[in-house]
Amino acid sequence: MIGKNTGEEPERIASTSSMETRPNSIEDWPSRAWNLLSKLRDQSPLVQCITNFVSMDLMANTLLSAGASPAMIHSIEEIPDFTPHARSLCINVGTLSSDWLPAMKAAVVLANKFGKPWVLDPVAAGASGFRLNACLELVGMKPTVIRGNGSEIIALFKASLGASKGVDSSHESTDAMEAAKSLAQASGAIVAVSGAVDIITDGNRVVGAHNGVPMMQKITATGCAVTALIAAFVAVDPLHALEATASAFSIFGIAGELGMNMAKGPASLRMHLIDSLYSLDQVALLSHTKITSL
Ligand SMILES: Nc1ncnc2c1ncn2[C@@H]1O[C@H](COP(=O)(O)OP(=O)(O)OP(=O)(O)O)[C@@H](O)[C@H]1O
Ligand SMILES: Cc1ncsc1CCO
Ligand SMILES: [Mg+2]
Repeated sequence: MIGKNTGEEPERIASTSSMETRPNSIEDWPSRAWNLLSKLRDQSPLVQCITNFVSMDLMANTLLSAGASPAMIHSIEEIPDFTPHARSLCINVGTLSSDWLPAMKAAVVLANKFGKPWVLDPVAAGASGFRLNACLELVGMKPTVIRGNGSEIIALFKASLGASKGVDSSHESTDAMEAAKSLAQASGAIVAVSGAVDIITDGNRVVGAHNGVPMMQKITATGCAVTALIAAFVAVDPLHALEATASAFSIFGIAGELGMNMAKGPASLRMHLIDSLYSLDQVALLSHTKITSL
């Protein structure tokens, strides 16, 4: 059952509520991840997503199965009324066109004005000058988190068109480690690079999330979906964006691992990943979470 305390837990301090496990230290990642997921399920934060046409379905279903409330609202006319009510904002440039960019910026201005965290997914940042410039402008508007694949983070760091194939990465996440640290220092954002090991940095500290399965790369928009999940996690813990980001990655990866046990290929993994995220319980989460300092 969702959010239910279902079994044995590792050593912990007596908690303030029956749902809550309190981390013994900053390094008690499994307890931290469980607390955040429980909070997300309790609060069901409204997450506004201005995202690409490919990702809308998987992103909304990922947010719903995790316990958040997604709204794919992107019309510039609606942003003044709607954005102030969202708990966080997810901006994704995957199918960017010139008429969408003003809506993205207007939503970001309002998120910043009302102190809401927002997350940028710079899809294929190095694919064209228009896209790169748009991403760089958005980076300059102070995102809470930037989440991309290795090639995207390198393109942003170098501010140059890249040798990537398009939306897919031609780099390992670890190739982008130094770029991620520099980008975090320059932008003030938490920078997160997805891959076999997901890397999360504030420019000084670097953390790795080691969950997930390679087949997740064969489902379009899993990266977009985990970016939206990060937006939901920072909505419930905006003051600890690095920890929220690492927890979101790990939990999405665990859902992939559990889903893979039932899947026959990418299409059934997509379904089983969503189901596994929905039913993820404390025992499975605590035993599978793999987050380390790098
Ligand atoms: N080799 C791998 N092993 C385990 N998990 C992986 C691997 N590669 C990617 N993942 C996971 O798959 C998800 C998507 O990451 P990926 O780097 O493919 O994003 P992306 O390129 O932005 O995808 P998209 O643009 O299709 O949304 C992340 O949650 C990541 O942790
Ligand atoms: C395939 C694709 N093309 C533009 S956005 C997108 C979804 C994955 O990023
Ligand atoms: Mg992507």
